[in-house]
Amino acid sequence: MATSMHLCGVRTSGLALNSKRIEFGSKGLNFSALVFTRNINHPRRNTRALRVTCEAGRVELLERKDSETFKLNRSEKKLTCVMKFGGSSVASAERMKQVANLILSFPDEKPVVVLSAMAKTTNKLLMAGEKAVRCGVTNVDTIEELSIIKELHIRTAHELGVGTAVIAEGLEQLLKGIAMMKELTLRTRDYLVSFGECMSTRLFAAYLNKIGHKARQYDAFEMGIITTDDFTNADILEATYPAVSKRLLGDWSKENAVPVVTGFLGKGWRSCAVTTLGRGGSDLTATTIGKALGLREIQVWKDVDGVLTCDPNIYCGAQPVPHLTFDEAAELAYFGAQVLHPLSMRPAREGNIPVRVKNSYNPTAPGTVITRSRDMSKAVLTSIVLKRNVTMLDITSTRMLGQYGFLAKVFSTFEKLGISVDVVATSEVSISLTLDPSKFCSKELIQQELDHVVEELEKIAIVNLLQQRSIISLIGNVQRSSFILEKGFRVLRTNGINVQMISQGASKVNISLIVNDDEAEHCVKALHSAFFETGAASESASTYIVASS
Ligand SMILES: Nc1ncnc2c1ncn2[C@@H]1O[C@H](COP(=O)(O)OP(=O)(O)O)[C@@H](O)[C@H]1O
Ligand SMILES: N[C@@H](CC(=O)OP(=O)(O)O)C(=O)O
Repeated sequence: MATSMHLCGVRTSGLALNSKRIEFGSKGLNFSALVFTRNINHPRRNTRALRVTCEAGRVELLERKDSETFKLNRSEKKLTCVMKFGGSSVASAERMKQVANLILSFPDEKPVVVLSAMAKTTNKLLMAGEKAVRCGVTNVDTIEELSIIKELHIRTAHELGVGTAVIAEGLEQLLKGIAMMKELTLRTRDYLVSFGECMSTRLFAAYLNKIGHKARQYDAFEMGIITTDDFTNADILEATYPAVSKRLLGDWSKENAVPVVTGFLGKGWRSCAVTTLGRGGSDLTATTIGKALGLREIQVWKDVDGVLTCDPNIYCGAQPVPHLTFDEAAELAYFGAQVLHPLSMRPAREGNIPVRVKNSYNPTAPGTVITRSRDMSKAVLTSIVLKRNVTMLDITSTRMLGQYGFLAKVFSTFEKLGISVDVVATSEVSISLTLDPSKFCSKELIQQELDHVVEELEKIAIVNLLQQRSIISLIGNVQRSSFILEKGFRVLRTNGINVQMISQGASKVNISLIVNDDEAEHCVKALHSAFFETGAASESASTYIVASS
């Protein structure tokens, strides 16, 4: 019955089994191997898996299990989730240590860690860039923001007990280059802000290694995140998914070192230059990696207890929302809830990977889980979102009723000018719509661009431009729109607020109301109080609705 087999030229004997498949753990004479075997005398019996190790020719049997059991154990070694920590979560050495402890407190998780720049660093880098344009090469080292950034990162390195070599020296050189050129192009802006994420990830990976937890730092632009060349607002390209998967899984299979990846950054496919994914883009990096690797879960760790019923900066009584669908979260993010990047839900939805929004300052809070679907039977309103400083256009056709092609002409004007429209309401001869100035190409050009839009549209219509408006988006179960509108309008009437436009999008999760900027915060508070506080939160408010409808 006894048979023998050869592993890498090392003869092993005494294993009464027939080798079916061998997987090697490392190279050379010293190796470990998984041997999947079947007993040749009892071929119908379960495949067995043996973990063997060989040192200097001596093979030792470590484990022998049914291959199913073994698979379970082996899967522990697979990357399981993405953990993304935003700037507020890695704001200091103390915070980085807490984040490291938090990661280590989930021994069953093998995460890919995605980090943003340390809090406020991105804004300070941009400010330093703006100052460099004006201050002259010799004065670059007097830029206050440069000193603050350097001081923060050097102090953090000292407090973490890691070397300061990870602090990018190139930053000062770059600022001198900007000072010399006297201009800050979008491409240079992206390169400039990339220093933030490059430094935070190097510090954190060095700290994990220092405390004995093997980690490996990755710059997203060297790791396969491939984007369009739209600097400051680049879009992820499909080629990213196989590239990221190949790189991360390939490295992981060689060495189980926690990948620590820069959020927010990519590499333009034509320019090969560093690009950024728009402010808050690290969320999108996290969901992209989650989809690329087909992971079980994507966690985004913030400084709030999940997605809240409204912006806590507007109203401190905002409460966490336990469950959202990808559609609700996408709509919420698109219409201005700063908590998630507007495009971050797309990869998660495509890969059907749950996203969990958690609080790194309060890890035991349940947070918000975002999935493809949820029980909507009791849901009414989920969250109220405010987007300020939007521009509204009332466009009335100069032609008579029954003319076709009016809408097409209006929208082709926006297409031609490359301006995106947010909310639309139409009648046969008029259109009201909103434009988001933050999406215009430059703040200085906003008025110029708006004048140009009006000029173009006036060729076919009478145009009324209304600025300083806000969009209040009511995110929730639009199947109950009559109830939401009835209750919402009652609140607004009581508060003397006039709604200037209303739109219920095809998404079925959003009703948008346009009001004046100076009334908007008050509206949000009043609506929040009516929907989430009088009687109960949204879910239980539906009990009242069901009973009263
Ligand atoms: N509906 C909302 N729910 C939760 N947070 C919100 C909401 N609207 C705005 N915020 C703001 O978003 C912040 C979290 O987003 P962000 O600053 O991007 O986090 P991080 O930098 O940690 O990724 C919160 O501190 C909060 O002030
Ligand atoms: N640091 C970038 C990217 C980012 O995602 O940051 P945060 O996760 O802190 O929002 C920014 O400030 O936009």
